[in-house]
Amino acid sequence: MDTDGSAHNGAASHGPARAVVVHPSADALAEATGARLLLAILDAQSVRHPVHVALTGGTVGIRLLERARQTPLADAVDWTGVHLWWGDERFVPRADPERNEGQARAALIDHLPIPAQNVHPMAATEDAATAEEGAAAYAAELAAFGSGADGTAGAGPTLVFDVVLLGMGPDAHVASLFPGHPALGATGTTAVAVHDSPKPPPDRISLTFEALESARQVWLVVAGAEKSGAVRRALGGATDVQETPAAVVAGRDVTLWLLDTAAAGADPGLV
Ligand SMILES: O=C(O)[C@H](O)[C@@H](O)[C@H](O)[C@H](O)COP(=O)(O)O
Repeated sequence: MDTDGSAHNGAASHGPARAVVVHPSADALAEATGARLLLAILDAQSVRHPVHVALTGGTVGIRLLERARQTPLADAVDWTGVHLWWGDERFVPRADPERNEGQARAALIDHLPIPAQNVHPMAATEDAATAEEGAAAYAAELAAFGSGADGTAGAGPTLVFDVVLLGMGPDAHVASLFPGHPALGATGTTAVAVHDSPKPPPDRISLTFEALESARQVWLVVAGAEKSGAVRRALGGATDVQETPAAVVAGRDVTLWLLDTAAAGADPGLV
């Protein structure tokens, strides 16, 4: 029986597993996911060095970082062996409160004994003249680590994230990849510029869809009744990535949906 409940005829299934976990509230979701992230890092550290995690912006995406900071597990992690990246970022000045980086630093990163060089923010407007330039720089940084520049002998051509955290919008967007938006179809690179984002601010940098899917584990962390329609579509069989990006994005090994009851809606299949 797959973790998504589908029964198999006994044939071994080596495809990625999908699991859905529903928590009673957004705060319970944030607390549990913060602890789950630290455990996932500890698990990965038992077999791999370094460990790479991509963070997300958004309400729950930041709140889970705050809760991670508050658990004793944070002290068990060897942060010298963890690299933190971003799935997307708003292309605004570094001090702008809209920056995912700034929110993540305040919530968790600035409280950790993590080397500065292990934290990899996407460009702010001080760092690049355009979002395109910032995206190219991020793709180059990812490639440098993927090529073993981080000392990982025999690393593959691109860096493999152990965990990619994603929020989801009511339109089923993930990172800054919005339905029907040109950036959603970007291929051959790991980072892309986004303009005219339907969610302000308009200019962003995002990992590409294929970069998100390079991850061993993709976690979609979603709370709120306003997301329940997109959740139902995504988990109900939608297959068109242009219409419902969240339905298609998957980790190589695990795709985990972490919901609160409001986002899970009344669908008994999700509880
Ligand atoms: O930079 C961003 O805006 C996020 O990465 C974005 O993908 C976010 O995670 C979702 O829009 C959910 O955001 P909320 O949890 O605030 O609804």
